[in-house]
Amino acid sequence: MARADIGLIGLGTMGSALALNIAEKGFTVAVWNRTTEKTHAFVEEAGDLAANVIATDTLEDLAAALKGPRAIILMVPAGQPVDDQIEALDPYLGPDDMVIDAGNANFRDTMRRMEVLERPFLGIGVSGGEDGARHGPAIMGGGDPDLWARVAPILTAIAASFEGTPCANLMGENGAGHFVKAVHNGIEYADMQLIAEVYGLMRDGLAMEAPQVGEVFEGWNNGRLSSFLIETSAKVALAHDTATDGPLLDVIVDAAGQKGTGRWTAIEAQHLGTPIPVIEAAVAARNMSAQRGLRADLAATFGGVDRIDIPIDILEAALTCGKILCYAQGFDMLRAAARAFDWSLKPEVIARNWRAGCIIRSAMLDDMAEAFEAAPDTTLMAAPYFSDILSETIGALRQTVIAATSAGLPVPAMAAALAYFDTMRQARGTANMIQGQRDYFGLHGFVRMDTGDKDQHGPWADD
Ligand SMILES: NC(=O)C1=CN([C@@H]2O[C@H](COP(=O)(O)OP(=O)(O)OC[C@H]3O[C@@H](n4cnc5c(N)ncnc54)[C@H](OP(=O)(O)O)[C@@H]3O)[C@@H](O)[C@H]2O)C=CC1
Ligand SMILES: O=C(CO)[C@H](O)[C@H](O)COP(=O)(O)O
Repeated sequence: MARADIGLIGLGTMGSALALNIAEKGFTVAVWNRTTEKTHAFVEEAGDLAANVIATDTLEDLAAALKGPRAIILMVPAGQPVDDQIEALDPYLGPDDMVIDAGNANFRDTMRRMEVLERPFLGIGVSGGEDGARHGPAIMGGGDPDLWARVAPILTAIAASFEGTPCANLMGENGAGHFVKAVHNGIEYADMQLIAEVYGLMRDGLAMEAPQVGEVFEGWNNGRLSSFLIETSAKVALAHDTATDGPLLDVIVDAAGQKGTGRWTAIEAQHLGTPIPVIEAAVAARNMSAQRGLRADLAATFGGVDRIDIPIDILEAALTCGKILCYAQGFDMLRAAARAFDWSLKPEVIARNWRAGCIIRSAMLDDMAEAFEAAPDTTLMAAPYFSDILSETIGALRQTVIAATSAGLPVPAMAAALAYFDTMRQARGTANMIQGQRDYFGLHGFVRMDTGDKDQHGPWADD
């Protein structure tokens, strides 16, 4: 039997698409799945590509089918399944054989595995959904550069490419790849939430039907907002439901699912002390969306909302502004993580890696890559290209938030973006009051503006 170049475990949505992608690029892939019938069904459906696939029924057979030193991709649910799978594989592998977790692992799990496993281990984030995995995802690697080099020829061959440059790169050490993927997903949550809020304003504020919203999104996809998520949103809004002979969007339950990556991003931002309020608002909005019963009860108690009168191009500018602020927060968080975990994360490399293949790919990411190439340590808010767009669009964001909140229409992510902008461009903030309060009740001390003296206390009015 010809030996395979790489192994893959987990023939679900992502794993089967990745295996076909690998086979299509001329590599031989040996596959194994927990449910054996799926392995056989997968090969039967692989058509001509089956010639590059070796189906195996046991982990021993999988190991035997691979060239050494072996490399095996895991594409199974994050958490315990990854640990269980590594343990189950262990008896069949040699000390140089490498396991690559390509699922959406929590980066802390990846760091733990790298510490405790006595074998080569890489953690890679893969983005692009099923279609991306099949035809070219963005791949965010984390771990030892020598290990990355061992599989880079396969990973770069299967990845998306932007103007000839593969979107597969080593992001940094140990858990960096999975961390970058989590922040990618945090931005994904925020981008999706901002779009959903604009949809809500058009539906409830402007009384537009879903197909009209879809047409607006289609138009925006030809402009500055051009992105996979706007294109996706247009297709979702334009879809027709034959059962009701109306928009499919209108029959979808308004409760968003989530598997954890957005929440992890929000939690890690708190650990790092880095502000990502737009992403946090998006996670909270998904949580609120799940409380459908309570929302229905409170709607009955407090009544409905009003219509708004706002031009569509103002909504487009508001979305542009919110999106830039959300990306600025995501990249600032990546920089904070690089410092905290001693990773060599490079914002320009990350932005370039996200230009194609991944869910958040957008025209703007190329401009972001350029901005970071010129000034890697600068927030996007201060990069000349983006500060010009922010100056041009912040009025639209403000107008949109005012109109929405006046009418009682919820725009939590947009409002968070606006509050972030207003807070970050306020030279003299209001935390002097907080420092006074903290010193009053807890003798925590404050710093004087005039002298720079530290550990100052009162005297307060009742001292
Ligand atoms: N779907 C997406 O858009 C994306 C998903 N991901 C990540 O990729 C990973 C896989 O996701 P996806 O393909 O969507 O998931 P699916 O649910 O489609 O497939 C899961 C696969 O894992 C196997 N599996 C499940 N539990 C175990 C276990 N305990 N031990 C061994 N194998 C197991 C399943 O085998 P069986 O057939 O026996 O059930 C199946 O092959 C996840 O980490 C996910 O977060 C990353 C990017 C995008
Ligand atoms: O990683 C992904 C895209 O990049 C997956 O589709 C992930 O499942 C999305 O997250 P969630 O399920 O929480 O919406």
